[in-house]
Amino acid sequence: MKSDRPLLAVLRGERRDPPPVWLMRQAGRYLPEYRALRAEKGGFLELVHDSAAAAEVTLQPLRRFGFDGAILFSDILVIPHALGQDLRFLAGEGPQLSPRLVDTALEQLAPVPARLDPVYETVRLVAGALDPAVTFLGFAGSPWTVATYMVAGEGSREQAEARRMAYRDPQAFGAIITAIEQATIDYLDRQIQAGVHAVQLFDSWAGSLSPDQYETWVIAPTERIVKALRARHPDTPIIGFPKGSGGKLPAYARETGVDAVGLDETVDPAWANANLPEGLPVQGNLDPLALIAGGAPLDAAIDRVLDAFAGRPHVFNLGHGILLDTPIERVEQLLARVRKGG
Ligand SMILES: Cc1c2[nH]c(c1CCC(=O)O)Cc1[nH]c(c(CCC(=O)O)c1C)Cc1[nH]c(c(CCC(=O)O)c1C)Cc1[nH]c(c(C)c1CCC(=O)O)C2
Repeated sequence: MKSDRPLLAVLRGERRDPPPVWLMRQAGRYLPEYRALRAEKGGFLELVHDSAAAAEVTLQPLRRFGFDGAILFSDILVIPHALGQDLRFLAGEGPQLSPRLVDTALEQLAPVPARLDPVYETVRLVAGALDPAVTFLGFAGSPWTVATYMVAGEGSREQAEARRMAYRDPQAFGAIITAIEQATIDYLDRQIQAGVHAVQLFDSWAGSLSPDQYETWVIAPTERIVKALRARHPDTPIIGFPKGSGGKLPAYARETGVDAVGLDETVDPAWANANLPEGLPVQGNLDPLALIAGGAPLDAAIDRVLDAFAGRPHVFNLGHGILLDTPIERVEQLLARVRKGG
């Protein structure tokens, strides 16, 4: 049967006019209804672990805006948590993982895979409640990006600790990558079994690696994840989002085997269109700051993205997550512009 989900159809290689649209981090702090529920539950991780609340947060932006995609409400750092690190989100400070692998060996962690069970329950709840035209996206972080947090124990400048370990002790670092990779394959497999239609791999720090390190720690693990998932779920598209990859994007697209590539806002869409494999679906790549600015510059920036990708399957999105001070009206302006274009 032909899919009646436009976003899923585009990820499978069809072109749709206007393009389907969703926004990275579309569930979150810019929404008053999100902030209210988070306050009620006591914090971000509490929200993630309460499946009914996480399902509600997943659906909030759909009710308000009618996006074509719903993205599971969770975080990429639930994998380190399941691998045995303690995870805390301190208000205003960002995530903290302990012990950090810069000074503790991976073997000293005791994995707790049951920590992921609430996420699968969230997927089931959302899948049962979703409009039939909406595509449900699962996600995970890519091994490289997740490793940067596991090694440093927090977000770090230029991912220096992980990059240093990758040079000094590639064996130990490779073992961390392998552990994340295997947990990620199982995690995404189970999200798909629970009801997501497609998955996205967030590689937020892909841009910090030199070319040979990029091959080893971004392309190769992504390729192995894609192969393993495709063997189990040949019809479930995989979006790769290797933020900051710039000129390495064509190699990423060719070598990893992902079904679609997410582009960040620093990529010239005309260049991407000319240099990525013909017919490969792309996702992106409006500057989140243009969305905050609004007005005529926002319309012009949207049109530039739409025009550049008019000849290939395209999912309209931001180049990175929506910022927390984004006014609701700007999202409405974006949707009106994207949907009347095409
Ligand atoms: C690097 C990374 C993380 N998490 C994520 C990434 C990759 C994408 C990117 O680069 O943005 C991915 C992520 N995080 C979250 C989602 C949910 C789905 C979505 O709406 O896109 C997704 C897909 C929820 C979240 N994850 C987080 C929040 C904010 C928590 C809160 O409510 O205060 C949300 C809604 C917290 C988080 N989580 C992370 C950080 C560094 C932080 C703190 C900084 C910040 O708040 O932006 C790790």
